[in-house]
Amino acid sequence: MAGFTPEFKNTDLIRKGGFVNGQWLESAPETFHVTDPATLEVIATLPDQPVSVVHEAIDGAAEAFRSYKRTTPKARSTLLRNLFNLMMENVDDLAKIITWENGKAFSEAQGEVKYAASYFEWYAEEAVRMYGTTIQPNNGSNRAFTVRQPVGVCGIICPWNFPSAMITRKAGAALAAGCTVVIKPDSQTPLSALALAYLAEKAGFPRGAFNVVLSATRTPEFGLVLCESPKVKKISFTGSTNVGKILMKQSSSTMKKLSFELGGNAPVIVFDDADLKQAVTQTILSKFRGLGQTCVCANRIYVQRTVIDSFAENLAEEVNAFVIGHGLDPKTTHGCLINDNAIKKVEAHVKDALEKGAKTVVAGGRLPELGPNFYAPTVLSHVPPTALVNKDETFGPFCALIPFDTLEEVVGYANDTDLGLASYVFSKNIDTIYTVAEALETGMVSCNTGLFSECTIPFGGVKESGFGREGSLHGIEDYTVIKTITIGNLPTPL
Ligand SMILES: NC(=O)c1ccc[n+]([C@@H]2O[C@H](COP(=O)([O-])OP(=O)(O)OC[C@H]3O[C@@H](n4cnc5c(N)ncnc54)[C@H](O)[C@@H]3O)[C@@H](O)[C@H]2O)c1
Ligand SMILES: O=CCCC(=O)O
Repeated sequence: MAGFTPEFKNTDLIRKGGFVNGQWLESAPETFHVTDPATLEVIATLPDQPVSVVHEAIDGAAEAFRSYKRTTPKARSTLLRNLFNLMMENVDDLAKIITWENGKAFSEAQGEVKYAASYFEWYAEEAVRMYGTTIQPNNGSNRAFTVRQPVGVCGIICPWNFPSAMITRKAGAALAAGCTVVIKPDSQTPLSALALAYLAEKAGFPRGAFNVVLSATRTPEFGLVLCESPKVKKISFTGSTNVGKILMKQSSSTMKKLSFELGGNAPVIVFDDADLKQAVTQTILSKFRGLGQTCVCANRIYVQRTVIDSFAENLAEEVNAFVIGHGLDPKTTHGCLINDNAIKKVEAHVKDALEKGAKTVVAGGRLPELGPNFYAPTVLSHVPPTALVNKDETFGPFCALIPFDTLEEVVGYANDTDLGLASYVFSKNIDTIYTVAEALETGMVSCNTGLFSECTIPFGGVKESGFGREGSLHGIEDYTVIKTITIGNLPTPL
């Protein structure tokens, strides 16, 4: 496919180096390429920084923390508000960067920028609401109260699927609480992180408060340094459960506070009393957000046997209307996948389901005429509950429809996994909705809608999908520690 080269209004957003202790570090003995996944054209060459740079960033962040933690909540709120405003002034440029490095359609990328910015706005408002408690201890001559204090320097490790939003919902909470941050973006999508660092500098964050370090070849070493450094007090990670387990082990030597947003395997449950058209449209929104590369994407779609064929037919009609193409092409509704491994995983799940007796509804498959990472969605129906997709997150455009008969049976299927991030239920019967929502072992249950993510709600999982909550009134808590102050031996009350 011919490349689409974006034109930027604000070319300063395109950075050429990491951002460490207030300095843009553009040179390093080694470099790595960032490519447009739609064309494999090189779009940037960045320094593949040595591990010493992570130490520099941590030192800078630790030094900045000494004064930043003493800023007033109001002052931090103003900085976050500035950053929100700057993101909103640059929505289209930031969205072009996301599309260019990640491949998602431009309209989706615009949505991501607004979603990402909303976390800075939200935390500008939450920064001033870090309340403590007052306590009357059992000892009558003591009084106690608690204050929330920032935990310290935070190491933030992010994936490529939301190059901007996965950073902002961590960094927003951290900076609101009074922490400083060292961010390691995925090397496939570092440009969005660097644009955020540029805007954070413009917003007025002090030197050392916001750092971005870069590497394509030394990611595990960067992770190890962040996890083992005694100066880093918290690791916040979004990514796979496997990497989460490595980081958790590595962090044990320093007893770090951790927040982990890990893999999902979201079930969708459609009962026969659902508004079927609504259920189809909303399932599609969930399944094909980021072309299936979202941790809360529908992975297994359980449809009551009585309606599975009409559900499949309606779904096929909507899926066949997708326009797959380069994300920067205005006609495109859905872009490409991040890389060939992502496609191979889709193919493996499709092959397995077909071998186990699934029926083809939309064949889908690779679209080599568009580029190496393009894949048209596959929809299979009557997928057996034994198929791989039931157990393993596809993270791509394979829509697996699995029949069920009873509520008890489907809740059993839904919970038969080590993961527990999001789930979806469609029914017009409030008893059904409530019973199933309570029984599902996931951190988030979305009823009669396929899109629920926003800054106002607590986002996070249970089981091996991780722990900690991002966004909402709870998000900031993860970046603070509670200190109890007791005043003792007070005189007898008057
Ligand atoms: N729960 C959530 O909020 C959420 C959000 C997005 C993605 N995810 C999950 O992430 C996975 C897809 O993303 P991915 O393939 O990029 O995940 P991944 O775990 O391979 O990578 C995530 C990040 O960790 C880095 N990384 C990899 N190995 C590392 C190591 N040893 N030390 C330190 N950093 C390391 C990567 O470079 C990347 O930046 C899926 O499982 C998806 O469900 C979860
Ligand atoms: O991929 C994970 C994050 C998706 C979301 O925030 O809705």
